[in-house]
Parts: sequence; C-alpha cells; structure tokens
Amino acid sequence: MTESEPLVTAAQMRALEGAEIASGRVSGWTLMERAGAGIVEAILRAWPAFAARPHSAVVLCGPGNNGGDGFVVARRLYGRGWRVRVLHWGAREKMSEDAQAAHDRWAALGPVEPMEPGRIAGLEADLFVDAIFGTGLTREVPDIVRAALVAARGAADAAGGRLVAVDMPSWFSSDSGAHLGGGARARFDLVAAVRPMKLGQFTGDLPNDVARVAPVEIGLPEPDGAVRLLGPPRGMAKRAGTHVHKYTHGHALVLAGGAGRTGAARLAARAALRVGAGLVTVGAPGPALAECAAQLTAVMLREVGDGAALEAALEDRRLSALCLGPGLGVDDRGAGLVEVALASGRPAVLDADALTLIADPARGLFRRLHGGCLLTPHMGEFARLFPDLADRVRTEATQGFSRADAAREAAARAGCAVLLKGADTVVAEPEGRVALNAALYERAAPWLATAGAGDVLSGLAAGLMARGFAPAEAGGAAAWLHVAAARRVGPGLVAEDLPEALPAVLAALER
Ligand SMILES: NC(=O)C1=CN([C@@H]2O[C@H](COP(=O)(O)OP(=O)(O)OC[C@H]3O[C@@H](n4cnc5c(N)ncnc54)[C@H](OP(=O)(O)O)[C@@H]3O)[C@@H](O)[C@H]2O)[C@@H](O)CC1
Ligand SMILES: Nc1ncnc2c1ncn2[C@@H]1O[C@H](COP(=O)(O)OP(=O)(O)O)[C@@H](O)[C@H]1O
Ligand SMILES: [K+]
Repeated sequence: MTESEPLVTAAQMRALEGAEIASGRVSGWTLMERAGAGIVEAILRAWPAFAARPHSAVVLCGPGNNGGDGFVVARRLYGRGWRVRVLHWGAREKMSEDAQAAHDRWAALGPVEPMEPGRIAGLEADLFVDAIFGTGLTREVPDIVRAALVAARGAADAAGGRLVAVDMPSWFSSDSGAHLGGGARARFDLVAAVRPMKLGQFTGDLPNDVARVAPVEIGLPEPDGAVRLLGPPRGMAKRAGTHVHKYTHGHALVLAGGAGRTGAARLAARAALRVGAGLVTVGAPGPALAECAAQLTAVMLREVGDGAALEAALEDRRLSALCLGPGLGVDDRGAGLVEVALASGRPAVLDADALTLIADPARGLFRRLHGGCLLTPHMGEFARLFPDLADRVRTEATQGFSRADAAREAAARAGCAVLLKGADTVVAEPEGRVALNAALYERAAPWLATAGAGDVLSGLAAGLMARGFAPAEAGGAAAWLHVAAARRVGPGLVAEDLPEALPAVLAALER
C-alpha cells in the first residue's frame, strides 16, 4: 500500500470510472480485464501454492460488473490450467455490454451453470470466488445470495479451500462497511480490492469478517475528495542545529483532576513528552500536587487550581498546546478550565471529561470551540456530543452512512477537527477532509483496548500540536503512532507501555 491510500465511496468510484471512460483514455472493457487479471495476481500472491501449480476454483458471478470481473477471473484461472466452474445468478441480457463480453468469452471455454446454493454446498474446490455484488450493492441481499455465500464458506472449509471476494464480500456496503446479509455470516480469506479501494473495506462490520485486503491496480487516477487511509506520518524527526533548543519544540500543558485521579493526565503528559514536545507540564490542583510530584520526573508540575490560575499560566506565550479531559472531572473546576482554555485560542486537545462538559448545553462551551481544537471522542462520547449523528451511524449504515460521514459532519458543526476513536479511527476537518487510521488486518492492535490507551492518544496529539502540527494532522499522526507503539509491545500491553515504545517507533520512521 502507498503512504496514504485514497478510499472512495461507490458514487465516487462510479464518477471516476465514468470520467475516465468519457475521456477516451480507457474503455470499460479494459478496466474489467485489468481488474480480473489483477484479482488473479492478488490471489496467486496470497497463496504461493496456487501460483506454483493449477488448482480448482468455483466462481460465483452476479448480475452486474462485479459478475463481469468474475467471468474474467474464471477465464484467467482456466488459462493457467485450473479446473474452473462458473455459477451465474442473473440474466446475461440484462448485464452491461462489458460484462456480457466477459460472460461470452468464458462461455466459449466452459459451461455457465445456474447458481443454486444447494449445489454449491456439494462442490469440492481449492478456491471459491465471490463475484456476486461489488460497489453496486444497494440493499439487503436476497436469500439466494445469502445462502450461496454461506454454502461457499462451508464448501471451502470442507475442502481446506479459500474464499475470496472480488472487490467486496457481496453482502457489505462499500460506503460504510455495514452488513447487508441479515444474520448470515461467513469469513472471507481475502478481499481483492480494485483501486481506489473502498471506504467500506476499512470500517464498519466488514473488517470483522475479512482476514486481509489486497489492492488491485487498474490504472484509475487519484480521485478528489477521497478519505485518506493513513500511512506512516512524515515530519516526526526533530530539527537539528545550533539554533534549536527545547522551546523550539513547544511546551504542552496537561490539566489534571483531583487527588487520586491524576493517572490519566500523567499518562497523557508522558506521551506528549515522548512524542517530542520540548517541555511538558502537568497542571494539577493543590491537593493533587504531592501525588503528581511523587510520580513525575521529566514532566514538570505546576499548581493550577482553577480557571484564573490557568489564565495566569497562559500568560507564558511559549505554552503552545493544552490537553484537557483525561481525569479532569466534570465539575465546575473542570468547566472553568475548559472555558479559559477555549477563550485563550491556544491549540487544545479536548478528550474524555472535557467532552462531557462540552456536551452539556447548560455550560455553553460547544460554541466556543475554534479551529485550533481537536476533539477526540470514542463512540460513547461522540454520542453525547452529536446524538443524531451517532444514531445515523447505527440506523443508516445499511444505507451507506459511515463513521467517516459522521465525523465529517461533526467537524463541520464544531468548527474544529474531530477524531472518532476505534480500530477504525477517523479524523475529520471542518472543511470536509477525512483521514482514516486502520488498526486492522496486518495492522491489528487489539491490545489497545485497555484502560488508559485513550489518555495516551490525547497526549500524543497534544505533544504534536505543541510542536506545531495542525490539529487534524497531529490527530492522524498520533493515531498512527499509537497503533505502531501498541504493535511493538503486543500482548500484555498496558497503557504505560505505549509512551515507552515510542522511541523505537520514531527511530524506525527516521530510517
Ligand atoms: N467502477 C469501476 O471503475 C470498475 C468496476 N469494476 C467492477 O464492477 C463492480 C461494480 O459493478 P456494478 O456497478 O455493475 O455493480 P455490481 O456490484 O456488480 O451490482 C450491480 C447489480 O446488482 C444488482 N443489485 C444490487 N443490489 C442488489 C440486491 N441487494 N439484490 C439484488 N440485486 C442487487 C443491481 O440491480 P438493480 O439494483 O439495478 O436492481 C445490478 O444488477 C465493482 O465492484 C468492480 O467489481 C471493475 O470491473 C472495473 C472498474
Ligand atoms: N480493538 C481495538 N483496536 C485498535 N485500537 C483500539 C481498539 N480498541 C480501542 N482502541 C484504541 O484505544 C483507545 C481507547 O481509548 P478510550 O476509549 O478513550 O479508552 P480509555 O479512556 O480507557 O483510555 C483509542 O485510541 C482507540 O482507538
Ligand atoms: K463480490
């Protein structure tokens, strides 16, 4: 995968393909041929035994161009000496011209059998290919498709074979990754994803049922307005030179809550320092100072009892970013700190308790958000801030409404960047740009589902903002580094490990 892959919706894909074909640069037939050939290559790359000698395949073809791709796959495998059976669901005459051509070229080589789930269950093959629906899926799939996919998985398991999806497993929305197959489930060993890849391959339910996704290049240009799948962040190295000192890299202030609750802020502060802020201070109320002092060394400590104390601290213009939320408390002190922080216009990460305070309409904090802020909610916090959008993710995902759509709308409303956490973290900017950090497939990091991981993430973002990164950029980089650090530690990870794993992650980025 490239450093930052564009991820598109079905509509964006159609527009891109349409424009390319209309320009005369490429024909629909050529795209279908490239897709089919590339999908076969992806399959052979995934399982070297398949490349070493011919095997057997069953290809399930649907009524649209996804089915057309399937016919090309069948022909190409046959051309490599494979034993291939093709089962078709749909009427040839209703298919596009290109898909009909693909159908006919296969039909000259072998039979096109009707797709009957009962028959699939009894087939023996090393490879089952699902080419029923791709980006054209618009609604719940009919029973026959559901039964066919379940039967294909069962037959593949019985034969020790593989189940591969062409572009999309046929019962998932390519826009939201929502499942459109009722209660039916099947595990897919590979999704061969035509480039640009689809948003739905990296969010929603789909990743839970897919082992891996492999891109298939067909030569379409970079689309506008796509969600960006984040790769390793750039610009993490600290500048060198005789004029550089700690203040060059900024000073982050992390506000802590009361005694006995300061762990979250301390975690965030440690992460901010590790990610390269020149200085990091924890601001704690008087009764919590002793506890913080006992735990902090490189991170500095200052008493910040209330909003007025924060105002005084902010007279130091070198304080270049704030972090509020982890363990802050949802009382009047917390609200006062958030109010002063927002009024200062200083770059600020707002997480956890700060989000709860902002979601309370009686406090009037939401309208004070500004472009220097980054909100980092998990879905529960997001639902407090944007209940209607969280509802739409629940109820309209089957119609294509994604977490990315929700975050984009939220950022526009808030007037600042919004990072919606999860294994599929999305970072949206108020102007509409969205990036996605996928802790999925070969980058899965299930150990991040541990208490305090979110506090570390806000500290990473705050540290990067203290260094001068814009909020969305800092959020995206923080999310990527967070996963990279978790993967370095692996099983047994606790939140404290994450900042300590950063030096190795950052060093690898500089190589
Ligand atoms: N775009 C590109 O650049 C390229 C695209 N390529 C390939 O084409 C694929 C997209 O093809 P596509 O647009 O023909 O859609 P596809 O997924 O085959 O399905 C459409 C058919 O399904 C039907 N249908 C839908 N939902 C249904 C349901 N629930 N239940 C029943 N029927 C349902 C729908 O019928 P309708 O909704 O009109 O009734 C229509 O007949 C894409 O994923 C990739 O593989 C590559 O070849 C090269 C480049
Ligand atoms: N299964 C998972 N895979 C990858 N990342 C995860 C997973 N579960 C949680 N995370 C990440 O871990 C962090 C958890 O944050 P949060 O929910 O605020 O927890 P806490 O408040 O306990 O720190 C988020 O950055 C989230 O993206
Ligand atoms: K498919």
